[in-house]
Amino acid sequence: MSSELRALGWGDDFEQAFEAYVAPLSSEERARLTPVRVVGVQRQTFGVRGLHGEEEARLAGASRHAGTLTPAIGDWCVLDRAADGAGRILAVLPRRTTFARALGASEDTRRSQALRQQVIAANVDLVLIVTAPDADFDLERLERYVQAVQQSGARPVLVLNKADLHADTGWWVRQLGTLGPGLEIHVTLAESGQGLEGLRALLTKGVTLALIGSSGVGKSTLTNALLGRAAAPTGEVRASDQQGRHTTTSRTLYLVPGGGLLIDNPGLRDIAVWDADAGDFGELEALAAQCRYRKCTHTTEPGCAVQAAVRAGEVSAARLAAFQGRRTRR
Ligand SMILES: Nc1nc2c(ncn2[C@@H]2O[C@H](COP(=O)(O)OP(=O)(O)OP(=O)(O)O)[C@@H](O)[C@H]2O)c(=O)[nH]1
Ligand SMILES: [Zn+2]
Repeated sequence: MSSELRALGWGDDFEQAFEAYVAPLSSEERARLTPVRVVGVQRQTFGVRGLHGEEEARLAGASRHAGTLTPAIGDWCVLDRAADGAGRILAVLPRRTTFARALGASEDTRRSQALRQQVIAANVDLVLIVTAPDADFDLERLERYVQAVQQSGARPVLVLNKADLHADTGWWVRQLGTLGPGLEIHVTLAESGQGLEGLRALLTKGVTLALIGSSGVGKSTLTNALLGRAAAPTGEVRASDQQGRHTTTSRTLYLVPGGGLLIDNPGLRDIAVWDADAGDFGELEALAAQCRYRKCTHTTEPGCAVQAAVRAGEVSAARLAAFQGRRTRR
């Protein structure tokens, strides 16, 4: 297996899926297909990287219309490299891990697809949950982050940044220790680079890392330190379209010098925001979007989709109670 692809996160599971995809095809067709990883996502185009470096790709016509193919940052795809050089994405290989959120009422008015999910990032192996020993520190919220990461299939790693704010961070570290046995905890000082060796050690070849945590805890500073750059410029994937015009796609998956990959994208950053919006009740938010009345309280209203789901046994009464409690607390 190509060492170059391995460095991009390729593995036996993806290789098998790719082989299964190309197996029924003719050798001419097969020769045009290559695996690539999505390093940037835009409305119409995708930045992808494989054995031929970085390029811009589009969805193949059929899959675009079917709406079944929605590559996310980090996905491995089957790319058709046509003779004119413009790459077309034919398929998304099965994901190892999936960071998704259920779309809530405001975002998805397509009521028939209430449980539609938006994949924020795919094939992330490790997620650094970053916090700081200041007003941001909130164990309950950190616990929700840990759960969200575990649900995605990735491994959560706790990072207490801004260690310089206190002479002794022991108390905070012990608090983090209560979030679960075996959770790795790192103490860092992103600004001066202290404690970063431990994080770099996690970034072995092909490991994909993402950072989450609320605003101001130091995610950008950590990202820049790991990537070895001063500011946080958005990378660009350069390409030319069929007419020879120059186009660009912004890149948000980076190769880390020394090994590993790092995803730095707004969707993941917003976990703090969507945590506050939907909490762990994404499926209930989605059902609520189907209620007849926009301000439905999901108690006695006619046409309440939430109550209907409770009656159908799809949602437990306890879960609904938790959902209601959560909403009134805010
Ligand atoms: N004292 C101290 N300040 C730090 C440390 N790391 C980062 N900061 C500062 O904290 C502030 C916020 O850092 P950012 O890296 O922008 O935080 P962020 O998590 O990326 O924030 P958003 O971009 O809003 O999501 C900046 O002023 C940093 O200089 C640290 O280890 N110690
Ligand atoms: Zn309702």
